[in-house]
Amino acid sequence: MSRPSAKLCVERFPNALRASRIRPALRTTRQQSYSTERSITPQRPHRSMPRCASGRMSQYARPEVRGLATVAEGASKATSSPPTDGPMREYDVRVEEGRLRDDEYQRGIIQGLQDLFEALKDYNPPKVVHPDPQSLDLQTKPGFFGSLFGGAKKPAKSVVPENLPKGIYMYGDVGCGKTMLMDLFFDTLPPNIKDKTRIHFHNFMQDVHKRMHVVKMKYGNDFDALPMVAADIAETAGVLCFDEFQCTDVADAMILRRLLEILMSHGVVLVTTSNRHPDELYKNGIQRESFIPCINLLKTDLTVINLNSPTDYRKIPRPPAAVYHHPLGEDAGRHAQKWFDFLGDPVNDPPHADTQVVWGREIKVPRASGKAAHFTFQELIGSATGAADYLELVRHYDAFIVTEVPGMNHTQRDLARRFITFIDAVYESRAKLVLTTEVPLANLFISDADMKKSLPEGEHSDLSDAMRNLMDDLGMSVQALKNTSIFSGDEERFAFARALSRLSEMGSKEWVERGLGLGSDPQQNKEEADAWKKTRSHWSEDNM
Ligand SMILES: Nc1ncnc2c1ncn2[C@@H]1O[C@H](COP(=O)(O)OP(=O)(O)OP(=O)(O)O)[C@@H](O)[C@H]1O
Repeated sequence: MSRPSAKLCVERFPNALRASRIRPALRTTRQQSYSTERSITPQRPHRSMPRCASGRMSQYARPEVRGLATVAEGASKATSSPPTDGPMREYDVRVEEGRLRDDEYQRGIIQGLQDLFEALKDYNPPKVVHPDPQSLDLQTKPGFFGSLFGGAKKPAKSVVPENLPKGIYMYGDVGCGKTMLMDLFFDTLPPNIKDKTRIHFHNFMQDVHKRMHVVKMKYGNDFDALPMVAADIAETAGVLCFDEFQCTDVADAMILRRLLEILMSHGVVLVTTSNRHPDELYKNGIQRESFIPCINLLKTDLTVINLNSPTDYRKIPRPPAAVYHHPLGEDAGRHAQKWFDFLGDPVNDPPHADTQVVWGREIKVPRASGKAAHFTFQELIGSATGAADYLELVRHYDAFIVTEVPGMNHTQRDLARRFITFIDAVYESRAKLVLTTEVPLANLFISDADMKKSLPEGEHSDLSDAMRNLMDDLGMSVQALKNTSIFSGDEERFAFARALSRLSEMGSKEWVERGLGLGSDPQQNKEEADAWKKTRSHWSEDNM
């Protein structure tokens, strides 16, 4: 087998670069508490809530587009967790062990999280009082927008208890470590916090809407379902951590303020990450003015902290693992084949066509071998595939070789969106990705011409130099993406920027080698392989 090992088996990288092991480490830790994990609404299971093999209800088990960040999610009941010293001590330990870089900006946030940890040590969430269904019948049917933001018969205002520790809303640019910090906080919560949930915000909102639907099916459309749903959630989440808080549609906007307010009125402490300041949420959204109270609530009832770290950790220079190749041509073909041989199992499982099934629909896998799948871009992204298909694929395969990826501009937005959804699925599942691309990665989602347009006046003349640098520097490309007008909205721009950032991380030696047993220390190889496999199987289980 022609393994590209010469490129991979270079020396182990210095301490800080081992940081991408942080996520598996976190998940392994959290996995220990999964045995006691339970749904955020255990009382009333319903059919739309799939169950995992273990029998526990999985609110993370849905195939969603941006809801793919489900890997590190958990809801747990800390029955006998050992005492912890909180996130600051844990951060110090990880820095000392070389698993994290010491980052003064992150320390600022950690201090805020540590203060909250101290406040939580003496905090016991009150017993949740469930509303009486009779009091929630709105009787008179409100108009559409009336119902969105309050209803004809105004529901009573929820009161946030005075002793509720103030939660945290942290925001900052992509890849600067927000999720890592929140996970650190989540993993070190004091043991008196018996119930805690960490969930991607998108998944959470989908779950809320589903629950509202179920309640309305039972009590009728005029029924004010939110207080019931919120009480159910509060019942099992004294601390609720959201990753990637955002508001992109009116259905969320219409219920968010009340939902958060009711949760807090039940004593739920909220901690959230986001790419933007509350004032920037739901920009240009329908009825945005009605969303302002939600923004005000976030600003007044949570401590808003900006992680203005200039570092995108996904882009820290790492030895190139050469998983990406451009331009297309014979070399690209050889590159793809070499990786397919390496990541697949050609001896025991020669390449063959395979089929996976999602929701009764077949997904054709033109070439599969062992745990590797090999597609052309057209085969994978060209047809009307979506998040559900990609989730199914990443559950079955550990590695993807995607060839002939074209450069995409604003006329191929749909393709670009689908490809980003696929990248998200691969990233979240910690699978491996090999690409052959028509253009350098930096130009995947933005052509030279668009780049030129997005560069400030005066820099056009030496564009070729700039372009050459940009090709080697995804960071510039991300900046350009943010400035360009070819993407229809901020959310989309962030998604594109994040995809580039993630591609950069997935191209690292660290990422590629994980779990492959290529290091010189067999014991460490085994531990790493076990941790990686655990992460992958845990991910699959949560996405069944
Ligand atoms: N101090 C650090 N040292 C080393 N690696 C780090 C550090 N902080 C974060 N990382 C790593 O950088 C990567 C990106 O971090 P993380 O996902 O937390 O960023 P983020 O701000 O949530 O990004 P996004 O907004 O795109 O979701 C992760 O692999 C994380 O483990």
